[in-house]
Amino acid sequence: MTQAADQILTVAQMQAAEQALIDNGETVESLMERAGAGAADWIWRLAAGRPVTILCGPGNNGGDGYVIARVLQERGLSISVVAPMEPGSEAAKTARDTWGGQPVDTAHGEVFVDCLFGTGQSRPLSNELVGTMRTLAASHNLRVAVDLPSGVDSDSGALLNDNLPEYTLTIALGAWKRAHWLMPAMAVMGERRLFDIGVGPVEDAIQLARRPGLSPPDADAHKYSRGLVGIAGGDMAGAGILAARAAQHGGAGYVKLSSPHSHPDLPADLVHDDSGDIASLVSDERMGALLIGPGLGQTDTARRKLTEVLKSGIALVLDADALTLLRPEMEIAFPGTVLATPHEGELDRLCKAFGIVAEGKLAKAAALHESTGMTVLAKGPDNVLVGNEGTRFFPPTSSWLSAAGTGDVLAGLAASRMAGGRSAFHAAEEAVQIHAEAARIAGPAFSAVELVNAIPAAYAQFL
Ligand SMILES: NC(=O)C1=CN([C@@H]2O[C@H](COP(=O)(O)OP(=O)(O)OC[C@H]3O[C@@H](n4cnc5c(N)ncnc54)[C@H](OP(=O)(O)O)[C@@H]3O)[C@@H](O)[C@H]2O)[C@@H](O)CC1
Ligand SMILES: Nc1ncnc2c1ncn2[C@@H]1O[C@H](COP(=O)(O)OP(=O)(O)O)[C@@H](O)[C@H]1O
Ligand SMILES: [K+]
Repeated sequence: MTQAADQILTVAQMQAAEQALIDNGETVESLMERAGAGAADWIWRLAAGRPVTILCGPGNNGGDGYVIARVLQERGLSISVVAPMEPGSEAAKTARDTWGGQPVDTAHGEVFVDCLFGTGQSRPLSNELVGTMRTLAASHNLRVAVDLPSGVDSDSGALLNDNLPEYTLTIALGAWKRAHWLMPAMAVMGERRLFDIGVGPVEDAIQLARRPGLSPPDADAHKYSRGLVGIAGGDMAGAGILAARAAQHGGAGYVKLSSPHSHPDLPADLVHDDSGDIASLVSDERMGALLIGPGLGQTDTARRKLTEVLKSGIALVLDADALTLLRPEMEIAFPGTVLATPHEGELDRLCKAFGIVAEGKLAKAAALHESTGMTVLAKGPDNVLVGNEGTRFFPPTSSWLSAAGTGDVLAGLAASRMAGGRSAFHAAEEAVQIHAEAARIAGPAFSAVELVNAIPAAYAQFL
């Protein structure tokens, strides 16, 4: 069921949703009034009595700016409006006339409000407009983008200009847009808030991931009922151990690491099969999910292991080397129960191997899902999850995750959730958020081992 508050719309979907409201008796003016007043409330709180400068563009985003100017002025704030372009739309003209003030050439204040362009941004800004924005942004301590920062492409999250300002707060109007959750735009938005103007649920909209609701093991749980995870390791022991550790903390009752190496740091509570015999791992009927890739290597033996695992019919997480080795001719028994977790480079390699030509992370992940039937989690600073259940975006997480081994931790977590009975899609949805919470708890400059150690505390946040 689509949740209106969590839906993420394209410009076309947003326009259709606004049209549906208008067909139901609203007008562009009444929607603008509601949107502008809602944004003004947030800006009022942020400004706390300090002067506000509003940059208004020619379209309805500029119209929102004139509504904000009027509402805040009526509440007694000192407001300056900078308007390098005349209002073009009827609603924006009405909003400016109702405000009734005189724009100024430039202003210094405490809060800068960007109402230059929103979803109607159709091309890069002129150098002159970028200069105006930068000057205003630099002379105000707090910066608010209304709906979207100007210069951002709403559907792709691309920045259409260099040297755009960074914001303290971005207030999405009516619904989230894709750019609110996609890099590089996501990184300049600061805090994000959504103001509801009555937009209803839109069919097939991308959703923001739901906060996981985890539970403790059932009263009569035993180690197998909680889930048995197998990790098919290979040449590099460390990555497999990290993933196995994460799987132990991710809810599974039993984790078995199959790798032909012993390692001085092998935990005593991890079951280790040093024969590395893949046939015995996949023949274990209690196996709830199997992870292959971290530390696997790219040798012929690794390829043979992958081929066997793909045929096993066990729910799988494919990461790292397994993604590099995967080829269209390899038979996957049940692609619907397979989760692939590529980072950007692995996603590109997979697309090449599967003959996919697509632009951008979302299109690549969607095409890979379509072509293989696997659920695809395209990782990075922004995470995009595509599966039979739909598409999910995620809130930004700690940039300290950019450390070697954190992907192995995520893969182990996802396998653990799958062994516990989640679908590939929901396992990934939960794993990304447990991982993000562990990163928050681990604080700055953590290593992958410290991230693993923070998982139980992260898990507790969702109980
Ligand atoms: N519709 C509704 O019911 C509601 C909408 N709401 C608000 O409206 C916003 C969308 O409004 P919008 O569609 O008018 O687009 P907006 O972003 O203001 O810009 C369009 C104008 O900019 C121009 N332009 C574009 N790029 C340019 C460039 N680089 N350099 C120069 N010019 C450029 C473009 O010109 P054109 O491309 O036609 O030449 C056009 O004139 C939305 O984000 C939300 O804030 C809310 O009030 C709630 C109700
Ligand atoms: N700048 C960043 N901000 C937030 N998360 C990041 C960032 N860079 C990487 N990550 C996350 O860290 C993990 C890195 O995974 P991956 O690249 O596979 O690393 P490795 O193979 O070394 O384990 C992924 O979960 C990814 O989403
Ligand atoms: K804006």
